[in-house]
Amino acid sequence: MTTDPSPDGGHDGGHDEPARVLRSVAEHVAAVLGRVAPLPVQDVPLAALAAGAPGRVLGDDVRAVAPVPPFDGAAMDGYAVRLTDLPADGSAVTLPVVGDARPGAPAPAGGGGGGAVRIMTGAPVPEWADAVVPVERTSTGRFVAGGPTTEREVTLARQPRAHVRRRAEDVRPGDLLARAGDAVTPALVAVAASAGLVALGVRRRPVVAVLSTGSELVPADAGAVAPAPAAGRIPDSNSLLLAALVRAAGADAVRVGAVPDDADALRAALDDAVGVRSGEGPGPDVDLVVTTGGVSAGASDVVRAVLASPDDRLRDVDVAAVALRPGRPQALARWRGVPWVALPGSPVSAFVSFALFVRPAVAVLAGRVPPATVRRRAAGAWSSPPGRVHVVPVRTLASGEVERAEAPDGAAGGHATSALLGADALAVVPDGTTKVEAGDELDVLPLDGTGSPGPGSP
Ligand SMILES: Nc1nc2c(c(=O)[nH]1)N[C@H]1C(S)=C(S)[C@@H](COP(=O)(O)OP(=O)(O)OC[C@H]3O[C@@H](n4cnc5c(N)ncnc54)[C@H](O)[C@@H]3O)O[C@H]1N2
Ligand code: MOO
Repeated sequence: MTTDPSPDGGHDGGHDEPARVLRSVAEHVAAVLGRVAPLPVQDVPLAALAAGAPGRVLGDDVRAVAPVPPFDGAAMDGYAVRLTDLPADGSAVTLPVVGDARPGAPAPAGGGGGGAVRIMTGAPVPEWADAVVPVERTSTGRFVAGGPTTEREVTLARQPRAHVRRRAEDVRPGDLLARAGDAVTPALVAVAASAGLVALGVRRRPVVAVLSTGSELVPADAGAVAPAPAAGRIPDSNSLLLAALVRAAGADAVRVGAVPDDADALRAALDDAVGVRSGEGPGPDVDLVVTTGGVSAGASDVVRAVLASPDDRLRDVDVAAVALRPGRPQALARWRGVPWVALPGSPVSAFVSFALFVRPAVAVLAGRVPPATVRRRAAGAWSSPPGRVHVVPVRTLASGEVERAEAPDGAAGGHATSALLGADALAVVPDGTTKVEAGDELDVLPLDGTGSPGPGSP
């Protein structure tokens, strides 16, 4: 790795405005995370967890209330017997068939030893019995499904295994099944049901409102080709991008869409985003608002305009230039108390900023630990502009190394959105680096994943 020894590292050398100290990526992550906390815990029925979005996070430890299995049951179709009725040397004995045990019905009462009870897998074993001899090991040979059960006696012998699933051999009441902070998995839903639970205490799933700003935007769903956007106008891809990223991060997205570069329109859209509609009171809980665009220095930068003008609804404004490429202009605030993360509008900047700043915030809201970087070697060399952390879309090779993701036509410019198409991770190259060499170890942030099990309680 080639580094830049100039004292300009940490300053923004890449712009023609006067160089000034930029906020580090870590400081901006901390500023974002300082504004969010794990959401409250609510009891959600197991059926709703099974049917709903995956990956809910437990707010409480989960302990079994009932034993699994709940009773001693047959593990094979066959005959329930008392071992002392079968010769210890393994020779065969003929016993009268004294009853039937079926799944879903209590074991036949009485009977006692000296006989055999016809029993099907899953049926409770009679109290006096302590083993099941599989039917294929007996004179009966097999049961006919749905057929008569007429045999009056059966010849069988002691078997090496009892084929009885003992009450509570799997789970005992009070056993810890999962911890606060763990993700709800399909297996947990099933085991919890078996262990007598009907609901789990999970953190509320975060709801994130996303909206784009820019008078150049036309709704992407309107179609970019027909009708062709008027000159100078482009499809609003960012609100789709953010909504999909929010979902992938483990939250629900409310897509407000695009608003023009008009401060009052943005204020109204923010009210809409946080669920306040013309005096009707709070709407659905929104935990975070994410906007794109309008945060740089342009005359029509509407987010900056709203952040700069006094407003009762606006609090805790924090406008920052972050030592990050792409993704330098960033801002934070609260709108009607709801944390608002304002990302730059350039789609690659928005994508990178989401991965670095918003995905960790979603993880914290959900009760998870934010996704971590992993160490990967670079498969090839590339040059890196110094002065800011350079985030590079990469793809992971079968060897585990990463190579720079290139657009299908070979373009790999910092703002080529098509370079994102083949990327499965972002390489985070330190700000002093001018060249990444093949074999260099890099911090790489995988793009899938929602974070790891969290600490549970705040
Ligand atoms: N004089 C300066 N100009 C700029 C600076 C600066 O510091 N001084 N910073 C540059 C950097 S870095 C970035 S990044 C951009 C970010 O600017 P904004 O957040 O104000 O973004 P916009 O100007 O609104 O848009 C930038 C670019 O992205 C396109 N865009 C915006 N929204 C969408 C959307 N929803 N879907 C698709 N594409 C979108 C927009 O059309 C512009 O091309 O500012 C630099 N300028
Ligand atoms: O820093 Mo801007 O986000 O590169 O394009």
